[in-house]
Amino acid sequence: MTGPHPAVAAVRRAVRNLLAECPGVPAIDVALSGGADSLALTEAAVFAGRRLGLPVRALVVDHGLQAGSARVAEEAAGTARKLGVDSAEVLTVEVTGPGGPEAAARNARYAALRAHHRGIVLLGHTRDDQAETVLLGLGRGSGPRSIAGMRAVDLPWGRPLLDVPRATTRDACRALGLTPWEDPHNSDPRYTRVRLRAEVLPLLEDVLNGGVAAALARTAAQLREDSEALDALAADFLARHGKPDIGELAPLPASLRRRILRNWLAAHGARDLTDAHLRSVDALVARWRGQGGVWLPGGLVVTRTHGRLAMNPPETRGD
Ligand SMILES: Nc1ncnc2c1ncn2[C@@H]1O[C@H](COP(=O)(O)OP(=O)(O)OP(=O)(O)O)[C@@H](O)[C@H]1O
Repeated sequence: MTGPHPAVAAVRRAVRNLLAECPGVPAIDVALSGGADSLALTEAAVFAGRRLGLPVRALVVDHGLQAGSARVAEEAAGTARKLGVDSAEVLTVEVTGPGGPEAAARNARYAALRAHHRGIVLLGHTRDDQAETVLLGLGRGSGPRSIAGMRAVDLPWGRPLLDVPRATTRDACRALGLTPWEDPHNSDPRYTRVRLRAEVLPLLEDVLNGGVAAALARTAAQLREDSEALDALAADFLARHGKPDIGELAPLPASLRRRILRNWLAAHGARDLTDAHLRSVDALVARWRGQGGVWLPGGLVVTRTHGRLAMNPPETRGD
């Protein structure tokens, strides 16, 4: 057979297409876990780097959470070197901080990658990861922003494989003679995502005669367009109004009003907001008369004074 295996070619094409959207990128970093997705991605990044004359580096994060994690990380870095990366580094992180161990590990990982990146950081999320994110969001009643899934380009992050099925990265690894590392978490049924992957999605594929992952990824893409349009309108409103003016906010469609409020709260340091918090702040806007306040996580309070929303204590301290 001439040319690469079709799965290898598909992964390379996806990487090439994404890089074509980011002209002028100075270097390619690949976030490599050692799993099939990021291994196939590393091979494709090396291929693209040679063509474009860009240095390619593999970054492997060792969370130190499982026995032997240092060895797994070193092995992944070694495989990347064999694949021809210019360099491969293991970043050792300490996993502490809020949330469960999964969330803390993810935060530590992204922070380490962000601190070390030199150019675009390619991540190996596939179409199946996107489908799972969308389905989880739907099942949890999330808003359009979560159901919109992950963005392919969100610099410094690049996710070239969002349209590539996971099976393709497995096939690519097999064709390249690579043995991916199997994360034991990926078969642990205590994780919601694992059960969704192993039990729910196959059932849906069966009931709907296939194509579910692709359909969910399309839903995500449509919602992303809508969500980005709302974000642009919200940013424009906030740029014009600074502190939200209740008279201007109240008549807006609820979806836009809540987006403005969410962005304004986030810009003032509000974190871990639930829909209930947002609804309470929105209710402050709906109340035309009187005063009141809404308590948010971290000791922040939103008040309405003189027809405007204000945030305490940061605003009263700062200005
Ligand atoms: N230990 C690691 N070191 C470097 N990169 C990693 C590591 N783990 C995951 N990644 C990168 O993140 C991609 C997605 O991995 P995974 O789906 O396990 O992450 P996740 O925890 O679900 O993250 P996310 O919140 O971004 O979905 C991998 O393909 C790889 O590019």
